[in-house]
Amino acid sequence: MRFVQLGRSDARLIELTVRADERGSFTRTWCAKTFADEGIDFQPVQGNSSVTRISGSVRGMHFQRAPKPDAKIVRCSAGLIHDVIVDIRPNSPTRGEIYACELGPTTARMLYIPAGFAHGFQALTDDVTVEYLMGIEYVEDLSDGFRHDDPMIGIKWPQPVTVLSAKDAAWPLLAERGLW
Ligand SMILES: Cc1cn([C@H]2C[C@H](O)[C@@H](COP(=O)(O)OP(=O)(O)O[C@H]3O[C@H](C)C(=O)[C@H](O)[C@H]3O)O2)c(=O)[nH]c1=O
Repeated sequence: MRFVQLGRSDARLIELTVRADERGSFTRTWCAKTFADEGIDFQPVQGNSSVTRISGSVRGMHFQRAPKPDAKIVRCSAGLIHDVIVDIRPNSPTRGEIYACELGPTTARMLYIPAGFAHGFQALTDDVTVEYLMGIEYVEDLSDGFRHDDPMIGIKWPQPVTVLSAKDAAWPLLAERGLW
């Protein structure tokens, strides 16, 4: 694994080592020691998998509120996604910064998202599978988010948005919530 800093932030793009042979390939996607050696305090407590069928669909933007903000490692194991994270931590030097990258099995990379970032992605192909390792348990009452097209943040999505959950369409604007 090779860690690449995203801008000035503590978020990391992780380039994976793919060991190919005549059968196919083998890739390590988690290693406690490698993360500890990188100075990242992350211990997975839950794993999630989501399937998104239609290209252009967007999931997000989501975060879990204090006192249980969720750090996560995200990997796209089928299809291709445009992954977006936004630093929404009140006192962060990179507050408001947006980092985006394409993730998919052909890119051989995954994303470490520190606690306090919002996360979302757009499917760039049909039949996308995204796998997550979560650094804290899911607490529905702390689950929160903002609109993928909130003008306060200004995320640029590569494709027209096709499918959005009712929940994601209904997030109030950040300006209305005094969250920004
Ligand atoms: C996140 C989560 C959800 N759920 C349940 C709650 C709902 O009944 C169902 C679907 O949840 P939701 O519509 O929030 O799923 P996504 O829109 O894919 O949300 C995820 O997408 C964005 C991109 C993320 O970064 C988060 O991992 C997560 O918020 O799974 C659980 O049981 N455990 C969980 O950890």
